[in-house]
Amino acid sequence: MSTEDTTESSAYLIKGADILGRGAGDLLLADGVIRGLGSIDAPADAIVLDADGLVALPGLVDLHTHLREPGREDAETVATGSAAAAAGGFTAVLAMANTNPVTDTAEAAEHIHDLGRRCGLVDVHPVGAVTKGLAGEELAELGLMHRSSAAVNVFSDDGKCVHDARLMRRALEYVRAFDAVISQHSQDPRLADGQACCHEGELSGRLGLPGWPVVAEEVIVARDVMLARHTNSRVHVAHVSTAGSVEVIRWAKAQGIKVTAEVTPHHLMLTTDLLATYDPTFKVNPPLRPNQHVQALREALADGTIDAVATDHAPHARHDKEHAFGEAAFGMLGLEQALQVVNTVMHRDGTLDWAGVADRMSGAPARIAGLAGQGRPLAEGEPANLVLFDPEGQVVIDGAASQSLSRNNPWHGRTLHGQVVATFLRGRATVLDGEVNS
Ligand SMILES: NC(=O)N[C@@H](CC(=O)O)C(=O)O
Ligand SMILES: [Zn+2]
Ligand SMILES: [Zn+2]
Repeated sequence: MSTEDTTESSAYLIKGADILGRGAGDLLLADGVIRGLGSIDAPADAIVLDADGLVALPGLVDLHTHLREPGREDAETVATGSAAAAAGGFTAVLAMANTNPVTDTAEAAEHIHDLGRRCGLVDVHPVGAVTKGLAGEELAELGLMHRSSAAVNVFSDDGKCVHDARLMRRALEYVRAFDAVISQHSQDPRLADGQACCHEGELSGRLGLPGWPVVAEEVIVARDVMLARHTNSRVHVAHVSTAGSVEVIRWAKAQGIKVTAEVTPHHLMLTTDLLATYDPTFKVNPPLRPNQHVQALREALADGTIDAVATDHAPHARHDKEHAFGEAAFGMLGLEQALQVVNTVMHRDGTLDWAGVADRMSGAPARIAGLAGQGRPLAEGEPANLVLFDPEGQVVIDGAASQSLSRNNPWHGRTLHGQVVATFLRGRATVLDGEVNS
């Protein structure tokens, strides 16, 4: 088997989609590629889909997904996470390394890659751990993971910060040889100690919850961009959450330092105020921040300082999440609502046009992760990876309808704009009429 889809799939003629907001046109998908674009007569064997009012975007790419397999198949599996991704319009996800066992060997990476291929709903690209067992002490087999059939290009100890500057330097030097990238969970463990469960500020004080300050993120971002400059290597800042981190990244990019960054849908929309509910659904790392940070993140995503939206989809079983706020696990779901959130907070007010959305959710993440067949423009001869999205209409999110095995969905009960109608992975409809085709 190869990543290239070998299953027979029908030809599809998508009629009258708004192609990246540039106006209505038809798209003919056949043999896994976009065969025609413009005004097309239906070939006899093609399934015709009326896409009037739908926008066509390249298939979304998530730089930051937790699939939980192996080890926590009660929270998510490659199959259920892939289904959630397809339902959200994704055609590729990067699966974080904090599984059990940790993805820190070539064999472990190949195993996850193979599970993804067997599901066939999205391309699953394992992220390799930076350090063995995420212990922060010894580098993992970065080169072997890269040279394996999983072709790992992104390395991260996500969930933990690579705190040792000497190890971070060595990791950056090492991956430079094959143009891979280190994705950092920027959280100084001394400034954000074991008790910290939310943003440190006036509200955390009032609620009596121990918080962690924005500077715990910012000092690591600042250190890492200097290490990236020193090593002339690529660092990626996972889930940026503060205005100060944005300032540092903006400065670093202006110096020509090879830094990229992502922001999550939840950090673009939700604020610290939700702490007042004491609902552990809203417990996440990095924590939800006050509104001025949310505004800075939106501006940075719009002007390209932040390159990509990444979900940090972090499923947790009920018995890990349903505790008092202080004891509950960190993390929330994100794959299924990411595009709706971006439409709601970034597109509808004109901040990001559809080409901008396509860049931040598909083109840029594919480039950062070095995925050749993803994030491509919608053009003739390109792989037929795309999503059809109905941008109009309001939807009240029902967390119980999720493809995910977990229910820690921060969007449950909220009103968002738009809906994914169909997703195509190399010409195969993984989602049609909003239903996943497993
Ligand atoms: N985001 C989270 O709050 N949790 C993530 C780890 C992480 O992304 O840091 C998880 O694995 O659950
Ligand atoms: Zn993280
Ligand atoms: Zn994460």
